[in-house]
Amino acid sequence: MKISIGCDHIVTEIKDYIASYLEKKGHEVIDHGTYDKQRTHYPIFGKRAGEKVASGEADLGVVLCGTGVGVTVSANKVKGVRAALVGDMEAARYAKENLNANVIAVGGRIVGIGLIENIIDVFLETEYKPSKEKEEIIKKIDALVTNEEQMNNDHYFDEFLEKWDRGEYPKQ
Ligand SMILES: O=C(CO)[C@@H](O)[C@@H](O)[C@H](O)COP(=O)(O)O
Repeated sequence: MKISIGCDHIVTEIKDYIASYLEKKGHEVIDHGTYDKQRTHYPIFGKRAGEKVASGEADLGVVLCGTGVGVTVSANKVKGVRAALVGDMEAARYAKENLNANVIAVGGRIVGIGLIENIIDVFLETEYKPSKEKEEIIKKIDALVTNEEQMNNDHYFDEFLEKWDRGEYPKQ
């Protein structure tokens, strides 16, 4: 697979380690930096890594910052990106299986390196399991980025809440 990867200066060495880890497993890594410890801004790298996934140049993305929060928020502002910030393997599996997440994010200062490896392995190996409901909700979530009409609309997701109330969502 082609993996787009990015980080801020807080976790450069972890990103470098993960890039090598992925390459050793036979993946092609597109490394968007940052490349050293010089202070920089996490949204730059969340955006860059996310854009390569959204454009189809990469299959999936991995983004890291100290907490994982900043890169996740910025990657998620790229149209077509569904970035999941996780700290365990189960959340990584869930993100791919149910939301077809295309970027996985971790806090390099929060999660140990062994667990980061496991999280990435699970994320890459898990298949999205499509269903009509998942497709509908993913489509609607994706449209949030371009659909300004939904701003300040507290009822944007009402149709899904109503389906839930009617018991129309099968248990995962
Ligand atoms: O988690 C994050 C961002 O969500 C961190 O990577 C980030 O806040 C860095 O700590 C910023 O670096 P600095 O300004 O040098 O402290």
